[in-house]
Amino acid sequence: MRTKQQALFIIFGGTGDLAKRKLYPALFELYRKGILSEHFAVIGTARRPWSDEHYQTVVRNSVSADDQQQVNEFSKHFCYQSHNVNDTKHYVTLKKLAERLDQKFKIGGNRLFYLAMSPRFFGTIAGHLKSQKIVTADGYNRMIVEKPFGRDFKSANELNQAIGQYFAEKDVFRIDHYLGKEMVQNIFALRFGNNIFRSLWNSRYIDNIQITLSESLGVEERAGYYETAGALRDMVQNHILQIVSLLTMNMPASYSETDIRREKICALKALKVYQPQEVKQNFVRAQYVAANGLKGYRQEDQIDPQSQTETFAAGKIFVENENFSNVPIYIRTGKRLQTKATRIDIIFKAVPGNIFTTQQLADNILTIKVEPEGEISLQVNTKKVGQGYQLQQQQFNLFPADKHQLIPEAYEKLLADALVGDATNFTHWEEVAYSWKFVDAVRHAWDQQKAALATYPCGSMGPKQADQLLAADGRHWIFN
Ligand SMILES: NC(=O)C1=CN([C@@H]2O[C@H](COP(=O)(O)OP(=O)(O)OC[C@H]3O[C@@H](n4cnc5c(N)ncnc54)[C@H](OP(=O)(O)O)[C@@H]3O)[C@@H](O)[C@H]2O)C=CC1
Ligand SMILES: O=C1O[C@H](COP(=O)(O)O)[C@@H](O)[C@H](O)[C@H]1O
Repeated sequence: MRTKQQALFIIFGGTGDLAKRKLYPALFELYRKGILSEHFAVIGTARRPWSDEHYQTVVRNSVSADDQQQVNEFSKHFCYQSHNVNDTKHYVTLKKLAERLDQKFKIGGNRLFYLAMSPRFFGTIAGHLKSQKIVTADGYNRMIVEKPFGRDFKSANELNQAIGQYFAEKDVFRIDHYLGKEMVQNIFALRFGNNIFRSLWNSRYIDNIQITLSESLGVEERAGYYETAGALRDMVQNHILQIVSLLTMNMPASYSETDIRREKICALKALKVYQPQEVKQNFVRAQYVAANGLKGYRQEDQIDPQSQTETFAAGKIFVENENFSNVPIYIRTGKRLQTKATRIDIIFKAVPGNIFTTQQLADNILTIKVEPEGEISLQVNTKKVGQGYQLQQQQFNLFPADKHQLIPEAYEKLLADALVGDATNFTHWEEVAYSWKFVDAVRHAWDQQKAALATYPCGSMGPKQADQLLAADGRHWIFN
């Protein structure tokens, strides 16, 4: 259990969807657990003219708890400032409010600036925080920034430089909420805490890896953003490539931020960057069309009826490092698919030579289910009980030991990490940079070739082209 923390959070985008759905509930959990207690406060900022009372009601409504008294106490730590991030005058009042709350709650100068709004504002906010001296001299000053971090390498680099003028890399916490998910964090324990997996974790024993991030929801309220992003930028550049880095990085010298980041950067640097012709062979893009009573993407609110934005992307990628250079990693993600599921399947190579000549050996598959329920299982062949010698496939559940264990939300864990200055589960600039370089090559080829946009019906598992990607290699998706 972590110790009590003292901090003033200043949330830019305090009236937004992310703040209400994720940040306030996460802060409440930290309060409930005593990590935040008397010495913390939150200033929510956005343009709309809310009062403190109204803001506190919004905060209370966004958390669910049995103990209403505790929720009321929690909400008293929240104040609101109507603030346009482009208006220098507003930072003057923000500074005064921050100082007042710092004294009232005896916070000691620690500040966490959470940028939960469009990245185009990040540079101007960072500059004003410095020039208006909202950063303190007597505590830490950390900036947490949301995705998307740019829309290609060039814009991400510009953004990084804009922030970097005012905040050192060690104080910039780039959120990828998948890194806060319990089962994604479990990859480390599996790989580096068990010699049986550690020693098999290479191209000699692993045949292929499959990563699926499927969503049943459509574009929802985010048309403006999604039309300019698409599945490749929205999910592959960040969440999927982060998972790839955790699966393929070399063993770090220690479980520490510096050593882990170093190895993750190396893995992402080793991604095979495709030539345009290779993109055509190895990537599929598609868009959902009406089916099962659901609208197609082009019929959704605020979406261009001719939109070419992909809501699904699948690909075969390679990490060209010592252990993985020949292991295909199949990835796919999409909206309006059959089900919400995030899972990783590691398929091991067949036993060389089958002594059970009349029976086929099933593949050994290690499956990590990240969502909806965290689970790790291993598929093995065992003997059927009884006379003769018949084989059967069996699933061994390695996790969870306790089905009722409460798993903390990703944002709760990441905020707790940021409070203690632990950036292990945040992305370093170089990770972002190498990921964009890989994604830019795919995007560039798609744009150059006016790549075909396949379609898939809502409620399916994606276009047939994504199945063909594996079929061409004599494989199939384990998760269907
Ligand atoms: N929502 C989600 O599930 C996820 C969101 N993200 C990222 O988090 C960030 C926020 O997303 P989300 O909450 O959904 O977005 P919203 O559009 O819901 O919120 C944007 C916020 O920015 C404020 N805002 C806009 N312009 C200004 C301005 N000039 N000055 C001050 N405040 C302003 C808005 O309030 P007002 O209009 O009152 O000014 C609002 O609070 C984005 O970068 C998004 O990509 C990342 C992962 C998931
Ligand atoms: O970052 C994003 O993630 C969500 C999916 O997150 P999850 O935790 O629910 O799996 C996705 O819907 C959104 O488009 C994307 O921006």
